Amino acid sequence: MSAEKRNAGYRAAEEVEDGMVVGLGTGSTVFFAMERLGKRIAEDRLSIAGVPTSYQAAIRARRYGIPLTSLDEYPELDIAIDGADQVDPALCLIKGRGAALLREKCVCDAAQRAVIVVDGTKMVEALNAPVPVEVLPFAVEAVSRRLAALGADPVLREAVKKDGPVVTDNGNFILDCSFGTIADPGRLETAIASIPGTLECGLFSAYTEKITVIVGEEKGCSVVSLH
Ligand SMILES: O=C[C@H](O)[C@H](O)[C@H](O)COP(=O)(O)O
Repeated sequence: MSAEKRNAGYRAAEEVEDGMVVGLGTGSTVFFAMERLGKRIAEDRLSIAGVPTSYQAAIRARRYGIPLTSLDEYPELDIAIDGADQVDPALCLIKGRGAALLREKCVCDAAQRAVIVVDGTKMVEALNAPVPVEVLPFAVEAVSRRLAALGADPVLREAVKKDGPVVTDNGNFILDCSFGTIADPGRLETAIASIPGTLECGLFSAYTEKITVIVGEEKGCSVVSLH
């Protein structure tokens, strides 16, 4: 599995050109892209700046020697590199296993291009994984009821090395919402976004035109886009 991830990540790093400002996604696959970018900075004198989507991304980027900046400094980014949990044939995504979906969506929205790095297991015929929803703690019960009315069975995400709920980098909770097979991701995303107290959800259906998916294989990778 990690050979596939590495191949996808390394290939994505080749999409980055000198002088670019790069959105740095979160997760195990994008780490490989960061590792390769760090090498290009050290060996080829590539000059870039990265906007991290999480504390985890910032820590990794520093480790690999990638200079960091912010979305305030650069509200428009040249490219974003990120992972995904599921990708459908229309290039709609589910993201947020690592609870970084809110900043990831801000960065994806700000980027001219989004390069999504995955292994083949993430490519599905229809999205059906639980959709993470970032929720204001104050409104968690009310939002839960509204999500249930949309057909989900929301589960408050529990922390692993801490008692109680996961608290995101933005101080919020995550509700994991299973909707079964999602027939219309755009419609569901809009419905979730309309619930007060919802910050964002892990459905990414509005960026299909600017997304390139790099699917890592054991040897090499394949590239999928709508154009
Ligand atoms: O919140 C986490 C992100 O959306 C990740 O990009 C996504 O979960 C994929 O992570 P990984 O590459 O580790 O499977």
